[in-house]
Amino acid sequence: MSKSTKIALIGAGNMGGALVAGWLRTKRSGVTPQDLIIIDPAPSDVVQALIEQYQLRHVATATAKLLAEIDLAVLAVKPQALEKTAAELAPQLPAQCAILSLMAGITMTRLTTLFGDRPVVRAMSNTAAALGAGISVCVANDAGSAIETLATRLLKVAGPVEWVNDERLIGAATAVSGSGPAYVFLLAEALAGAGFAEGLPRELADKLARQTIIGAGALLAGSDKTPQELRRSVTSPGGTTQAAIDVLMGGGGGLPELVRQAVSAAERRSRQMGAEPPGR
Ligand SMILES: NC(=O)C1=CN([C@@H]2O[C@H](COP(=O)(O)OP(=O)(O)OC[C@H]3O[C@@H](n4cnc5c(N)ncnc54)[C@H](OP(=O)(O)O)[C@@H]3O)[C@@H](O)[C@H]2O)C=CC1
Ligand SMILES: O=C(O)[C@@H]1CCC=N1
Repeated sequence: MSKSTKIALIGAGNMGGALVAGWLRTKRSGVTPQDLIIIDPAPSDVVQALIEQYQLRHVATATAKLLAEIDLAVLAVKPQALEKTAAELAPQLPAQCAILSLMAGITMTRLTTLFGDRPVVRAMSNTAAALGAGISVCVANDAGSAIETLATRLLKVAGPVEWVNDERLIGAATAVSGSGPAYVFLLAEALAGAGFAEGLPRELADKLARQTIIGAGALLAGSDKTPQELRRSVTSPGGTTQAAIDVLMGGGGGLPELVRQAVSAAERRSRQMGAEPPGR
């Protein structure tokens, strides 16, 4: 496909909005405002602002006339909205139109059942995509290999892009990096709460927790050391960190075991979502 690929974004919320913002911000995405159609009855505030800033075409529901020129439909609705979205969209999508699905759990088989045999790429990103600090893991069906270069270019604005051959790994990636930011935000909440419980003023506890996670992220980003090495560099023998780590690593496997179980639950849920009948 050429640089002037016409793209319809179906669902302009957190995830769709993060990608569109990146496309319009970054020239190397190859996406111009004229290439884009936003399809969503109620786009997020971020996308609404982009629609106004770039004079993007926007409709609540797709029409056959509008979709006739589309080369790529980017699916970014919630899995629960998929059946309704497919009923509106599938009969009108041109035969040559490819699909890039950002949806968790929804398998290639389900996508081709709903939308017909066509090139499909499934990608799992995360909301840090909005800052170009996400990461995407992708898989293509046989026909989808024709749009791998295009998908990589579009997703690269969101952060690194990895490809796998085994679709089942998308569920594992969803559980690690798709949902992962929420685990880190929970840690920030818990750290702030613990600081408050130790007597810090609420605002200072929140600030310390937030900046600590930002700083730790910056160290991960800027260092060649492994997370384990970085942790050890904070942990003086017999010191305060060691006392805390003993608690976090203790009792029944501690935090690593809890994270293992959490990621396993997310992966399992992703498989259930793929198997669920419409509307669940
Ligand atoms: N949020 C995240 O961290 C991540 C999300 N994902 C995946 O991205 C997808 C979207 O998630 P997220 O962005 O959080 O969801 P949002 O609810 O923020 O965005 C979805 C948007 O789609 C709109 N919508 C619903 N039905 C239709 C329709 N028939 N046609 C067009 N638009 C429609 C919604 O409108 P309304 O609100 O009015 O229903 C909403 O604006 C999901 O499938 C999720 O699995 C993947 C990785 C990370
Ligand atoms: O919670 C979810 O289902 C989506 C997929 C990954 C992050 N959010």
